[in-house]
Amino acid sequence: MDTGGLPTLTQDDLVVRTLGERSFPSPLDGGLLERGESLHYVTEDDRVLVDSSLSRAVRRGVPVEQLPSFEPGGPRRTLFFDPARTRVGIVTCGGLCPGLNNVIRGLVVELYEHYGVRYVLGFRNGYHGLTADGEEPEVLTPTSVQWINSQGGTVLGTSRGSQDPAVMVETLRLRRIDVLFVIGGDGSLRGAQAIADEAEARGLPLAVVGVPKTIDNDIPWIDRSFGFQTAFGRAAESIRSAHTEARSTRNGVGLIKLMGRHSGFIACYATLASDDADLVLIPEVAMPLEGERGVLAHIERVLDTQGHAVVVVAEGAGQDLFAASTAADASGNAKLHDIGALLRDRVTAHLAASGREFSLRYVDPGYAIRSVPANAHDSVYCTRLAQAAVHAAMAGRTSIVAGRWHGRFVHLPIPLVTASRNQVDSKGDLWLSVLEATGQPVFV
Ligand SMILES: Nc1ncnc2c1ncn2[C@@H]1O[C@H](COP(=O)(O)OP(=O)(O)O)[C@@H](O)[C@H]1O
Ligand SMILES: O=P(O)(O)OC[C@H]1O[C@](O)(COP(=O)(O)O)[C@@H](O)[C@@H]1O
Repeated sequence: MDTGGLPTLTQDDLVVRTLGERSFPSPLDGGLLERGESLHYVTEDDRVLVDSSLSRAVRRGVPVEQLPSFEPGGPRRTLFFDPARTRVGIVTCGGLCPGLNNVIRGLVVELYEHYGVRYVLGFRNGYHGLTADGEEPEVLTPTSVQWINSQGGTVLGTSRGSQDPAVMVETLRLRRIDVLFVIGGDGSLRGAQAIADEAEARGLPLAVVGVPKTIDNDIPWIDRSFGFQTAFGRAAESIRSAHTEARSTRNGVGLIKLMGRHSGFIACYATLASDDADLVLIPEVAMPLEGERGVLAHIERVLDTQGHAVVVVAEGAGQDLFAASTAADASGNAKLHDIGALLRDRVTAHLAASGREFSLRYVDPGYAIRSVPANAHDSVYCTRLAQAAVHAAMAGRTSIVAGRWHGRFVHLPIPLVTASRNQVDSKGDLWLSVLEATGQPVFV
């Protein structure tokens, strides 16, 4: 994964908050292993280096504590929470992403089957479900979540909008919730941090553990977000169909708009997976339309040489081509201008003015893509993320997300993953691969 441009970390950025020192024996040995094998409980020695190239330094004898490293995910020998008494809440917030139901199912199954927790509530429609006006939460059991992984979306519902952390913590207190799992993106995780801070200020031993969700793959310090592989796989199918249409007509142009508010990962990966696109436009790279070195002239040249052209555009690309606006959605995220429609109109006008016969087909499969069930790879990943999140919470970790870094499950402080954004590095390997695969020029 291209994670170029991330800031340098110190160990202080990676310190994980824990609730304290209570010490219940983990039920995992008894629950999981019947024939005397012993489970590998995580210890401090398992720390995961932020920069794996530093493993050479460790081999040379530099103590791992002196190098920035993440706390490892996984089961602990002793727990903060007594599973038999622990009450758990789960909430999903923000936009849909393939795999949400897999994560919900994974949390419930791990809590019930491996830890013996017997009380799990699903809060409805995002953080709205934690307010006084929220719908009644749903009791979740392994039976009630048994088949949900075959469906896209989230069985709990989701929402955007702004909710008061004090009100949400009061709801959690009244329902005597000990652990809250938040499956959500950067906004939801900022909310999770606010809930954890409010609980701490009130002296409530509440564990708040996130599972990072972003179809755009824009959360930093994780190898890849769940659902992303499913999403770019589906997006590649859309590009392939648009390509088939385009090459079936004279001067056919296929224009596909994909999701990617600030980060063009879906567009880049789908392009590489289909290998059918001639031009990819992403938020991270400027795209002048006019002039010899602009997008319109390039499309014309592709039509001249090849007789058809396929253009992929991420929804956040080219926002500078519009008048500035302060419009925002209910969560405060900037509302994007419709770059797909602008390109459709400008390319149509440009080709019409050139006097050539052409046919442009515009497709916007974004919502259709993000609502599909997770593929096999993402399903595995969701289950394992959920297991890591449960291990972390039962051991009393709070204000963290469970993520995977260089193939290992780790605990990442929420402030770390909300402080920056993962974006395609315009000087990095991924973008270079896209330029090579499409043959598109560097526009500026
Ligand atoms: N800056 C913030 N501080 C606290 N809570 C936030 C913040 N931004 C968003 N939230 C909460 O998180 C929820 C989801 O945020 P949103 O940005 O819509 O999606 P995502 O979590 O996918 O980024 C919102 O309903 C809101 O309650
Ligand atoms: O669901 P909405 O409000 O139409 O928002 C669409 C946005 O949701 C996303 O799919 C995911 O965004 P979030 O991670 O903020 O939830 C973006 O790619 C897209 O810009």
